[in-house]
Amino acid sequence: MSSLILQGVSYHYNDTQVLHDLDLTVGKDEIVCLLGASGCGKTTTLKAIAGLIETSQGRIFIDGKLVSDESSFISPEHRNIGMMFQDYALFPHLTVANNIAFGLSSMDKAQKQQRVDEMLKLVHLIGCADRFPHQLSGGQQQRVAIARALAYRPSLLLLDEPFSNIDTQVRFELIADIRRIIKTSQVSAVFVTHSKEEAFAFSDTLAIMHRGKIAQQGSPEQLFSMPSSKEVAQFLGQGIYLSAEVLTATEYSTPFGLVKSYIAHEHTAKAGEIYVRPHQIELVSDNIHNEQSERATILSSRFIGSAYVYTVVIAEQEIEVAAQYGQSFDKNEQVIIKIKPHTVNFFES
Ligand SMILES: Nc1ncnc2c1ncn2[C@@H]1O[C@H](COP(=O)(O)OP(=O)(O)OP(=O)(O)O)[C@@H](O)[C@H]1O
Repeated sequence: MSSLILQGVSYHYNDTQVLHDLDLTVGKDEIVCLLGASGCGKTTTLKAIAGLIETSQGRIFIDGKLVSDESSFISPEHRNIGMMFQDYALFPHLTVANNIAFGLSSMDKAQKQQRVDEMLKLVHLIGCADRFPHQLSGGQQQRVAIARALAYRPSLLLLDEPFSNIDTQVRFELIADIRRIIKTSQVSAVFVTHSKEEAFAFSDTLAIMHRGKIAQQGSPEQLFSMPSSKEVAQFLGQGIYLSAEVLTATEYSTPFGLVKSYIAHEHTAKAGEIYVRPHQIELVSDNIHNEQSERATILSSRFIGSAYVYTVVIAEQEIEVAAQYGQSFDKNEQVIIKIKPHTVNFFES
């Protein structure tokens, strides 16, 4: 059974529609990341799930129970949800132990103590029970926040940019640790970020949001190899678009030569664009081949230890491409572009 289902959810802030007929499913014990550009509606989606706003349309189910539709609304405290929001800080005047115990009012003292001890062990903060939040590092505070959110055994955890205030140096260690904590706790989670790196490190599946809708949901590999729209491709990759003519189910003609796809596609249109990522591009010196293809221009270079990475202008778009070992190009040099065979993403125009 799915832990969370959103069906056709819409929401307006005054006159502005922010969520548009949004569908989302989160499986049992799954961590789904809502990823998308600033303002696309990620936080609003979390608020709708939490019951912090009442949606104007659609249905929300948590653990099979209807919590919101046009005629019914279950309040946040009865949705069995744990929250870890960016601005949902710890209580500064309470110790770590009392912060964690905050939501456990239905338990007696001994039960509370036992649960707090379990949570402190889980988040590796044994020995910090009597400290106050200001006596902890940012990462430790977030561990307490997750311990507090999980202490009363919610069926769903909502996390809104929980790592954005953490130093980059320790951020990915913390992400790995909080992922371990969530997996150990067997809870489903919806995580909001606008960082692709965080999303890949933290979640099982990604749901790419665009203008108040889920554009596509799937594993990072699925979304990378088969983006369903230009928005998804563009959001995930640092690629460029090349105009392309369909020659066969696996071959495309571009201004930079023939491009072959590993996978055959059925095309309804003859013309469109292919989305090409840096690792699919090879730079070739103009002196070696004298091909009848358009040239690209080397804009700048930087050395990364093993090779040079060149910023190249291809079809009026800038892209960073790593050269092969031993290759070097000059600034403003015209180079030939070879597109290596790959699983082509073709979008009709
Ligand atoms: N209380 C509000 N009143 C009016 N408009 C709002 C309110 N809160 C958010 N919005 C607008 O709704 C849209 C979606 O906001 P939301 O915070 O859900 O986006 P987001 O994807 O989480 O953005 P970010 O990544 O910047 O946090 C934005 O255009 C925002 O300006």
